Amino acid sequence: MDTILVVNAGSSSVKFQVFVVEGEGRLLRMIKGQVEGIGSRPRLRANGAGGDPMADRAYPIEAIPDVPAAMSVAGEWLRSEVRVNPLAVGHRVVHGGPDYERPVLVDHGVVSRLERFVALAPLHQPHNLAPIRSILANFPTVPQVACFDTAFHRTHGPLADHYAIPHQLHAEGVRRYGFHGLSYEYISRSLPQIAPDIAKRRVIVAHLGSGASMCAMKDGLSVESTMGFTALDGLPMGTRPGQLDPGVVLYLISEKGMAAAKVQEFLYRDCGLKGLSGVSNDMRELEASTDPQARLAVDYFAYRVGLNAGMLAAALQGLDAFVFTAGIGENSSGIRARVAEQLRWLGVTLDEAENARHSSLISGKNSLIPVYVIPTDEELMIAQHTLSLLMNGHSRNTRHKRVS
Ligand SMILES: Nc1ncnc2c1ncn2[C@@H]1O[C@H](COP(=O)(O)OP(=O)(O)O)[C@@H](O)[C@H]1O
Ligand SMILES: CC(=O)OP(=O)(O)O
Ligand SMILES: [Mg+2]
Repeated sequence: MDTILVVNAGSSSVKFQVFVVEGEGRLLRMIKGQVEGIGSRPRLRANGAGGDPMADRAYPIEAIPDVPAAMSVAGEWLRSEVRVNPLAVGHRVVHGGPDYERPVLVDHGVVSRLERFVALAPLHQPHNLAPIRSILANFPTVPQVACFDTAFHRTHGPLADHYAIPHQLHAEGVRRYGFHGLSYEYISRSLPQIAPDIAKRRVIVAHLGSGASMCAMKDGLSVESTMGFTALDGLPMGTRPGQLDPGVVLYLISEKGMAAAKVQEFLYRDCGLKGLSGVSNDMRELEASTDPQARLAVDYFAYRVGLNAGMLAAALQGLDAFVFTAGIGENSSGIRARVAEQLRWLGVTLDEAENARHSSLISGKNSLIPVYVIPTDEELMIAQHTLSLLMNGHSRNTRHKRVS
C-alpha cells in the first residue's frame, strides 16, 4: 500500500495524517492525529479512516513540554503502532521567504536555504526542518516535499507587500509575507462546494488557533493578511502579542536592558493571551475562567478580530462572507458570538442554535453577510501538493534571492 505521511508542527500542536494513494492519484485518509495542548494539557489523539479512535492519551505538562517532545511522541506512536512506511513525506514549512512561491521537493540545498528563515519563525521553522533533516539522514531515498505557509499570499500586490521603510530592505526580503497559507488555500478550494455564490467574491477568513491571522480573499486569492514579515503581527495569539507599537520593543531594549534573544523569547512565548491573562495561552481555559484578567484577554481577542476585519473589509472594498476556521474558530461558539457582536455594524447576525451546533452556515436569516464555519485541513493540502510533485516529478524551485 502506497502512503503519504504529512507532518504539521504548529505553535501548540503537532498534527499528522497518513493518506493512502489510490489509482488516478486519489488520496484516501487513513489516519488523522495530533499531539495538542503543548504547554498546557498535552494529549495525543488519533483516529482512523472512519473517525474510529486509535489513540487518546493525556500526558503531564512536563512529559511534553515543547514541540520537539510532541514530535517524538507522535513519531514513536507512528513507528511502533502503525508501522508506516511512506512513499513520500509532506511537511508544513512556515516560512518560505521571497524565493519559494510553491511547494518544492527537498534536498540538502533546499534545507540550508530554509534554515535562513529560522530567525523569522523561531516557534515553527526549526521544528519544521528537524524532521526533514532526520528523514534525509536516515531515509535519503524517501522523497520529501516542503509546503509553505507564505506561498498562498504571493498574490499580494505591492501595497500589501510593503512596509514604509527604505526600499533596500524590501529588496533584501523584509516584506509582508503573511502565514497560514495552507489553511487559506484549503478554504479557498472548499468554498466553491460549500458556498458557490460567494466563492469568487470578497471573503474574510479568520484562522483563529494558537497562532491566529486573517486573510482577505477576492476571487479565491489572497489580497491582504494581518500577518507580515513574521508570524508576530496582527491578531493576539496564544503567546504572541499581535500588532504592537515597535516603540514597545525599543523600550524593552533601552529601558529594560533586554538583549535581542530575550526580546525574541518574550514576544514569541510570554505575550498574547498568556501574557495578558496571566492565566493560560489556551482559549478553553480562559473561557472557563472567572479571573478578570482572563475575561479581559477573551474580550481583547474578539475586539482585535473585529478591528482587523474592518481593515480587511477596507482592503476588499466591501464584504460578501466571513469564515471562521482553526482550533478556536471551529470549536468556540462563544468566541464566534463575541466576534459577530464586533461585526454587528456590518449587518452581521448569528443564528444562536446553528452557532452552538458548529454548523457550516451560522449567520441569522436576516444577516447582511453570511458567516461560515469551515474546518480547515492543512494536512490534506500538503498531501495533495506532495502527490502532485511526485506524479509530475517537478523540479526544485530555483529562484534564490538574498534575505538578510
Ligand atoms: N473547544 C474549544 N474552545 C475554545 N478554544 C479551543 C477549543 N478547542 C481548541 N481551542 C483552541 O485552539 C487552539 C489550538 O488551535 P490550532 O489551530 O490547533 O493551533 P496550532 O495549529 O497553532 O497548534 C488551542 O490552543 C485552544 O486555545
Ligand atoms: C504561523 C502560525 O502561527 O502557525 P500556528 O498557528 O500553527 O502556530
Ligand atoms: Mg496551526
